[in-house]
Amino acid sequence: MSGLILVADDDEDICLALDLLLSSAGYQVVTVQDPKLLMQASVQKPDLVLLDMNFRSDTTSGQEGLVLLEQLNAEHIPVILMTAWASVELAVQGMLQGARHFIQKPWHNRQLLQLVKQQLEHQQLQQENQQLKQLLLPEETAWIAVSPVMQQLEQLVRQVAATDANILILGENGTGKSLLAQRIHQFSQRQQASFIGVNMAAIPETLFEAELFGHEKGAFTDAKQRRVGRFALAHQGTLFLDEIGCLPLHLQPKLLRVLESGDYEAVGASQSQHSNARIISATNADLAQMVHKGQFRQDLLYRLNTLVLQMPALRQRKADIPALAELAITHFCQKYRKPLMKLTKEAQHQLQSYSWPGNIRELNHVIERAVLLSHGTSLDSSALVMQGMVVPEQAAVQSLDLASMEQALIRKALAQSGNQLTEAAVLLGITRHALARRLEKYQMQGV
Ligand SMILES: Nc1ncnc2c1ncn2[C@@H]1O[C@H](COP(=O)(O)OP(=O)(O)OP(=O)(O)O)[C@@H](O)[C@H]1O
Repeated sequence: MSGLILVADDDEDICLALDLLLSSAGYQVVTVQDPKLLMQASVQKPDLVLLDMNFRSDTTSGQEGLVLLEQLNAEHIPVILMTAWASVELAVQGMLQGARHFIQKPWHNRQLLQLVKQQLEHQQLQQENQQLKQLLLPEETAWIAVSPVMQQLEQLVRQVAATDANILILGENGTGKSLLAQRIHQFSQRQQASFIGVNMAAIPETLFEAELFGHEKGAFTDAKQRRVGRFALAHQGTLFLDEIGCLPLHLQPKLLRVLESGDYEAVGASQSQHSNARIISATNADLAQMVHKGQFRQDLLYRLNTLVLQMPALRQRKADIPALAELAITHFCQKYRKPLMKLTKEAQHQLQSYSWPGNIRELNHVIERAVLLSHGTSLDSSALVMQGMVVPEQAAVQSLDLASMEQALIRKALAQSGNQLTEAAVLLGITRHALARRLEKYQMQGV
């Protein structure tokens, strides 16, 4: 086992002895005899510090070792305290303040080497654990914001994230409201605490209180165990109330109370709890209109909409479409183990000409289907099937012009039959003769 060990003791002989012992065991050793130099030496980020409890420049301040310990703790540098028999109490205090261990002077070489080895191994395990945890965390979701309207929103998000104000996100379905809420949390000072999401449309009315506030064991028939509510889980963090417009009117006062005071009671509990969760809510409903119709409480709306962010529809941010499509292509090619595909120019144009009523969610579905249907490495427009998209024969239907519709249907039948009049007539449900008459009328010669 190797590592850099910093020995801090004002006794020169002790420094020398430890230097010899630890170096011969393969460690790199730095010694300091002056407390003022300890923190300077610690910038080398030692793996361990052996700190003398009585390491002090004057004889009156017995607490100097503890002060240095605190500074090393703040730098996340592990410390083993060294103490004489007389100051074991002080060493115990040091352990309580975060020292990893202590050794008594005079020490046994074998024991000291064993302890150093253990501490360094422990340190390494902790680091590996941390790395593994990071691997297990969901990858950060990519956030595409190239268009001018999204660039503006980005700026606003960074400003409002830092405040603790409640935020209401408005926007059509599938525009990315949930993702935006997570992004605000990531940029906020609460990023280390939890982001807890709850979809108001998905909670049955009878379970609303239990879900948000928790319940005690036995509070109602199905309450077999005590349950922690979302407000408690989001304490110090962010609570995202999605589809807030779906919260029934009679339940709104309960939410209003916790938003006003932070206080609430779990179902079946006699004591109040407090949550300081920051509230981000989202909806595609017109809440002002709902207030007008008496479906949503005005006072609750005021609590929720301290700041309002408008998520643009995809058709208002067409410049983002190619990047969003590419992101989805990469995702689905990986998911379905297909070679990475590239959009043809024509396909890209087609995606940008469509109005996307289902926004990014619809775009992702269209790309998923296209990836499944395509072979090779290019994804062309024929694989893109958008609902409600105006294909030539539908154009006729949309124009409500009977003659153009008839021509479009004849063209389709001729194409499908390979210009075989009898077969095309069967497809159209008319006689061959009737078809021939229409071809003449419209001066059509086949396709
Ligand atoms: N800026 C973005 N960059 C990349 N992907 C995005 C972006 N915004 C949204 N998405 C993706 O679009 C999909 C829909 O996003 P999200 O669920 O956040 O929308 P929503 O507005 O909350 O939808 P709903 O109103 O239905 O709850 C998700 O797959 C999300 O990952």
